[in-house]
Amino acid sequence: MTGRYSEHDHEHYERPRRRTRPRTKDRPTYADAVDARVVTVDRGRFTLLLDGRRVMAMKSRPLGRKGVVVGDHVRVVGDTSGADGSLARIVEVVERTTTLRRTADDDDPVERVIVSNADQLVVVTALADPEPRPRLIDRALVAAYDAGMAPLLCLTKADLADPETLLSTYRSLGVPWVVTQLKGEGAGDLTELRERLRGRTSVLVGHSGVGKSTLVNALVPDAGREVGIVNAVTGRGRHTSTSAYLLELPGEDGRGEGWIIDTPGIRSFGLAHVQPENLIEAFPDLDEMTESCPRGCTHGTDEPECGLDEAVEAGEADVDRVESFRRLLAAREASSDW
Ligand SMILES: Nc1nc2c(ncn2[C@@H]2O[C@H](COP(=O)(O)OP(=O)(O)OP(=O)(O)O)[C@@H](O)[C@H]2O)c(=O)[nH]1
Ligand SMILES: [Zn+2]
Repeated sequence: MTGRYSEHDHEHYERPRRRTRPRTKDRPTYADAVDARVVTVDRGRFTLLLDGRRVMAMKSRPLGRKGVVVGDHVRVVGDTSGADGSLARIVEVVERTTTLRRTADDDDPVERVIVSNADQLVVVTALADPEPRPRLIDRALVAAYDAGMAPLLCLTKADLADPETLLSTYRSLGVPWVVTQLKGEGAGDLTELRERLRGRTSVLVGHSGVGKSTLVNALVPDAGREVGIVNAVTGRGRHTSTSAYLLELPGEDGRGEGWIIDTPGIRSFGLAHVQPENLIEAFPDLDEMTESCPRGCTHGTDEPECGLDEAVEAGEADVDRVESFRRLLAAREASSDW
């Protein structure tokens, strides 16, 4: 505790508060709580997956204002039977491994966690109809790198256009990619994508019309039915969800082989919270070249004496890679559509 409270710290002078609630250390430890994972959130009600059953739950008081998001591993007490009308209580959120965040808008400094505990961000983009929008792809990549998530480009509608033009833009960044085709002749082979998804929790993002629903339904044939059941319980009564939604990927032997989180509601990535320092950490080879940068250098194009320029001049850095990194850096400040 040394050094934590200076004599100027107002907490030091704080009057003893009357304690109407138990202190943290006196709170029950919920030894009887059980583990569950948050599948979706709807108006303060959480659908959890607990031992293979769907259980409705609400937050308990001790959690206070702490958010609970899709993907969270939680501990629950109360009625965990999952029976009609039953409601369990979430008493603890297990520490998150990753958080995908957005600012509500580029001018809004409030960060919001969209989903947690995902290790891969799948950017779903159609190769045509609608035309790819590289700027949106860049912004999604920035969000992924900032969150410490591995990015994956999933290029859909391969029957309509060749992926080469788009891929040339991302090659120097080393972003992995797969193409899919779910319409037309020879449609339906998702082997490569499944391989990329196996054993991980992947968030799927993409703007309207790129074929994300088609893809989710092909990966999880039960998806529509499952979302429908939950909506029936929550009274939403629709067969689509507007909240992020966690689905287990069925494996060949019937056992789950990974998780996907569909995000039908996400139409924009505010990136105002992303710090250049966090972005460049996703590129260790470039990061290494910024050690001699002036203090506060953002490593952008107009920075004087940026180590990246020196490295390019000295032939130690790949020009395309530096330029691509700088394009991402600039995309951070672009308008927040999508
Ligand atoms: N040509 C072609 N069309 C496809 C393919 N995959 C999906 N589509 C079509 O693209 C359109 C949009 O697909 P959706 O799956 O509804 O797209 P989405 O991304 O979920 O869009 P929203 O529901 O608006 O969020 C539909 O008409 C699909 O049939 C494909 O591989 N090739
Ligand atoms: Zn720099």
